Amino acid sequence: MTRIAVAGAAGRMGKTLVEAVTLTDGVSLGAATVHPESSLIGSDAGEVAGVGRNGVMLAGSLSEVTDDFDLVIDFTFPDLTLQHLDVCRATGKAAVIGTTGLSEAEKQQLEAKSEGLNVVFAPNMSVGVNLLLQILQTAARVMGDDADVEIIEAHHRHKKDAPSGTALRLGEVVADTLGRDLQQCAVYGREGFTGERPREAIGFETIRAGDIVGEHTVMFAGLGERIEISHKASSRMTFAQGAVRAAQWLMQQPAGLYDMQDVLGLK
Ligand SMILES: NC(=O)C1=CN([C@@H]2O[C@H](COP(=O)(O)OP(=O)(O)OC[C@H]3O[C@@H](n4cnc5c(N)ncnc54)[C@H](OP(=O)(O)O)[C@@H]3O)[C@@H](O)[C@H]2O)C=CC1
Ligand SMILES: O=C(O)C1=N[C@H](C(=O)O)C[C@H](O)C1
Repeated sequence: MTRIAVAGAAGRMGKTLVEAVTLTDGVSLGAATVHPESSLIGSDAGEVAGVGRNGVMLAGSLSEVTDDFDLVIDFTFPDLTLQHLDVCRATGKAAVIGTTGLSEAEKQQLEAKSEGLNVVFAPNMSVGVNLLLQILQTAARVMGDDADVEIIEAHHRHKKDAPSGTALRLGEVVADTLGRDLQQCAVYGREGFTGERPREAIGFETIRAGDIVGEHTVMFAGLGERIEISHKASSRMTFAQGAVRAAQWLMQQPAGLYDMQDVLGLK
């Protein structure tokens, strides 16, 4: 039985993760954390998640509860995720990380801190988006440099980072397949007299509205035709179930930094 800690357990994903862990055989909720100043510290994690009492009291930090878990699932904030990796290093725990919005420097820190640990890090844990990443390579190869590539993403009004981590990963896959450097060719939104579109540009458009769970479309637009490949998440449970699946998979692997393509056997 793998004992899981859910970080940020009162957040949108945190509550869904507590529910997913509760519903999955072979794993149990060992610990759950909230903000150190949260009034919820000491409350029952199951009650807060709406799945009924489970006897796991919400803690104010991960380091307080290291006796109670084998692996942490972390969908929080970049700086907090990096701190949690230090806790994992010090205590030999595994981590499944879904946090997005990391800068390039933070991603490098994450890589360095993951060395010798069992870590899965992915901006989107749904099966559908990970399949989309595969389909995209074929689409980019076939459409080639003839098509203009635009990536459109839509999320709820509370999302703090933009473009989404998923949109950036989709852009990286297209750029890699077409031999481009995303840092050089990415265009983030347009306004004013922008001039003609550079042919190699990969454009990103961001929508933030209402309660949209997460939608991504990659458009390849040529002359006379275009294709649009979309994924729409209608429930956060798809991400949470992916994270729990990643946790179960990770406990059977040698140390390494993995992504969801590894978990799903798509590489
Ligand atoms: N990889 C994937 O498949 C997915 C990734 N995500 C990513 O997950 C992240 C979280 O998203 P979401 O759940 O919507 O965000 P939320 O803001 O709802 O959740 C984050 C939670 O972390 C809590 N928190 C803040 N500081 C601490 C602390 N020191 N210790 C413990 N908890 C703390 C916050 O509490 P408080 O509000 O009190 O500060 C909040 O409840 C984002 O980066 C998002 O992009 C989301 C969905 C899918
Ligand atoms: O913040 C969210 O909600 C989501 N974030 C992830 C991202 O930034 O790609 C994944 C998902 O689309 C939901």
